[in-house]
Amino acid sequence: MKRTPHLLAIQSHVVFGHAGNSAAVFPMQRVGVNVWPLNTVQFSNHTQYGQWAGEVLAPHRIPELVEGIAAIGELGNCDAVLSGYLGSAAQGRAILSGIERIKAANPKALYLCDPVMGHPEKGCSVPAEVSDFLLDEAAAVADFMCPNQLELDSFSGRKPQSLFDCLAMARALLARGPKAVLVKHLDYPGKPADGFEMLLVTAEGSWHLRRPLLAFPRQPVGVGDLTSGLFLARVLLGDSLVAAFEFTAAAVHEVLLETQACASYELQLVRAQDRIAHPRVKFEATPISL
Ligand SMILES: Nc1ncnc2c1ncn2[C@@H]1O[C@H](COP(=O)(O)OP(=O)(O)O)[C@@H](O)[C@H]1O
Ligand SMILES: Cc1ncc(COP(=O)(O)O)c(C=O)c1O
Ligand SMILES: [Mg+2]
Repeated sequence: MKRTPHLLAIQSHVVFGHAGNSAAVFPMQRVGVNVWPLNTVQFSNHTQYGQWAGEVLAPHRIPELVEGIAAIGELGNCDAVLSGYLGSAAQGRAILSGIERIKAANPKALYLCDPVMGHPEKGCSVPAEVSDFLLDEAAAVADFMCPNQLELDSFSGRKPQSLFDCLAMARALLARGPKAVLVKHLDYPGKPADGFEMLLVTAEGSWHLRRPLLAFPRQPVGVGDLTSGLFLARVLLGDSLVAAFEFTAAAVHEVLLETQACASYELQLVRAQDRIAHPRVKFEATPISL
């Protein structure tokens, strides 16, 4: 029987609704991965509500928890680590020290870094030390990086002028070390208004994918976290990077369709669970080059 992969997911937890681990853990489990959630914050709700209660995990707790798993002899079973929103560069460095420990126990373990920087226009952004940490330190260790356009712009220090410019920016990030860069959400002058576009860039090639853009009265939160989590889960389950990319686009689209149908602000993960596991839609990734 094929072994079920294990994945350590280090990001936020919200008690109500879906963001961070609260957006990614259940979908990753639903597609067939054992998830070890390590919650960097526990908030009542995601921060786009403008108010929340809760607390942040002190950075030194992260290596402590990893060490606890090592102490029961399970760390070598960790096949991958996912990291999301970081409260500080110190928290990021604590995650990297945990990853070093995991890679020592299992050299094949993969690391996906979602370089969450928030949406400046939604009043949510991270300190400059965090974006510097992501570019200068995390990119060198990460196997996969999954920025959205704003995050890619921040890494590049500029906005793109075209789709090919986005590709050049993603390739510049790839050159810093990751095996693949997945741009979860493209935006560039001339992008067709009715589409939602993504990009996958590896040393072997690059692929572009378009799916329909859905209208929401208020943009849902946690979509990026869902995207990164499903991509890594499918890679662990044996998909090629392109297959994992196409699967992720389809499964996330299914969640958004259900969310839209329910007129819900929060992602409808439970209602969409069968379609997360078996999306009815398929979007093809097409090769693209400079
Ligand atoms: N097909 C779609 N139609 C409309 N909006 C979408 C679609 N797919 C994703 N979105 C929205 O686009 C935004 C950007 O998502 P993305 O950049 O991938 O991640 P993040 O959630 O990290 O910002 C999100 O607010 C999401 O709700
Ligand atoms: C607690 C928390 N974690 C993570 C996120 C990131 O969510 P997204 O996937 O939309 O970038 C947010 C966004 O507001 C949040 O409030
Ligand atoms: Mg995000």
